[in-house]
Amino acid sequence: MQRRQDHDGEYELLEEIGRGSFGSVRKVVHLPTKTLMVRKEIKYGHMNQKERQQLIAECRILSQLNHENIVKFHSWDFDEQGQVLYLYMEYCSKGDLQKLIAHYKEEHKYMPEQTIWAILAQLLMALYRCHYGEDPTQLVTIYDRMRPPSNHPRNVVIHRDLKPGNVFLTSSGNSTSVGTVKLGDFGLAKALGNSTQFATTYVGTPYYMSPEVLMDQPYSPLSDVWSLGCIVYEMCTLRPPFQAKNYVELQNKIKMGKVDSELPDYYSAGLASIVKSMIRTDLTERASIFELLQDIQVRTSRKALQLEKFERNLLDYEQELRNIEKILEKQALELDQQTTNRKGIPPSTQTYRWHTHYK
Ligand SMILES: Nc1ncnc2c1ncn2[C@@H]1O[C@H](COP(=O)(O)OP(=O)(O)OP(=O)(O)O)[C@@H](O)[C@H]1O
Repeated sequence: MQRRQDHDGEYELLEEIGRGSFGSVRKVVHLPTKTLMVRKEIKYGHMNQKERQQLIAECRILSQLNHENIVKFHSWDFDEQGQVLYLYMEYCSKGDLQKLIAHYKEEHKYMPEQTIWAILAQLLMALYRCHYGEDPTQLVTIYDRMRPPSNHPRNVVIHRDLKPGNVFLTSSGNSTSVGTVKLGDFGLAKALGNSTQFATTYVGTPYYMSPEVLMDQPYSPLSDVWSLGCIVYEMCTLRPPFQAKNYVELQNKIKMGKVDSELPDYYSAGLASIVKSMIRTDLTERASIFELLQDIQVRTSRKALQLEKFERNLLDYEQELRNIEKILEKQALELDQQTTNRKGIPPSTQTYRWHTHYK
C-alpha cells in the first residue's frame, strides 16, 4: 500500500485525531527522526497580508518556546495552492484535560486533590515562563523564597485561550501521579484573533474568558490567570464556573464574577482559597502567576514533581546500566568462545568452562 506523505515527503500522514476551530488535526511521523507528531492545519485563504504576517511572526515566537510543560512547536509549512498553513508539534498521547474531566464526571467521582495541585503547579510553571520570559527558581526545600521576576521581561507571551481542551496529558499516570502536563495552542489565539476566519469560525462558548476581555479591554497576563482559575474550578466541580442559557446571560455572570456554586467540601480550604484568588473581577486583586507560585501547596506539589522526575531519571539510569551489563556479558561470552576455539578445546569442555566462569 502506498504511504501518504506531505508534499516534501518529510512527514508520513497518519489518521485524523480531531477537528478544531481552525481545521483538522492529524498524527504524522517525521520521517528523518521517526518521531510521532501532530499536524494542525489552518486555512489562511481569508486572511489579509497583515494577518498572515502576524501569524508567521507568532509561529517564530512559538518555535522558540522550549519548556517541559509546553507542547513543543516543531515547524510550519505552507501549501500555497490550497492556502493552508500546517503546524507541526509534539504529540501528547494521553488526550487532554477536557477528556479527563469528562471521565470523572461519567464515573461520578471527584478528581483527587493531589492530581489537581500537580496539574496546577505544572500549568503555573508553563505560564511563568511565558509571562516573565524565564523559569521560576528551582526549589531546594518547600520553604525557599523565590527570586522575584525581572521587571522588564523579554518575549512575554500571553496564552489568551486557556481551557481544559488546551491542557494535554502525556502519560496515564497512576493513583498518585498525573505525569507530565503540557499547555498547547500558545499564542495562536493572538495570531488568529483579529482575522476574519477566526471571528467567523471560532464557535466555542467563552466559558473561560475574563470579564475585562469580554468588555473589550486588552488581554494581559492576568486574563490568563482568570482562565486558569476557571480550569481549576472545573477540575473540582466537573463543570465550568459560569454557565447560562444564552451568551448574554453568560457574559453578565462573568462580569459579576459570581461562580455558580462553592467548591465541594471534599476539597481543602487551601484549594478553595487559591481558586478565589484567581477568579477575581478586580484586576488589582487578582493574583499573578508569581504570587500563585508562592502558595505552600503549590510549592509542595512542585517539590513532589521534582522528586518524581528524579526517581524517573534514576529508574532510566538503572535500566541503562542493566542494558550495558547485558551487552558486556554477551561480549565476554563471545570473546571467551573465540579464545577457546583458537586453543582447539573440544565443544563439550567449552560449555563446561562458560558455566563455571559465568555462574
Ligand atoms: N499536540 C497534540 N497532541 C495530541 N492531541 C492533540 C494535540 N493537539 C490537539 N490534539 C487533539 O486534536 C483535537 C482537536 O484539537 P484542537 O486544539 O485543534 O481543537 P479544540 O481544542 O478541540 O478546539 P479549538 O480549535 O476551538 O481550540 C482534540 O481532540 C485535541 O485533544
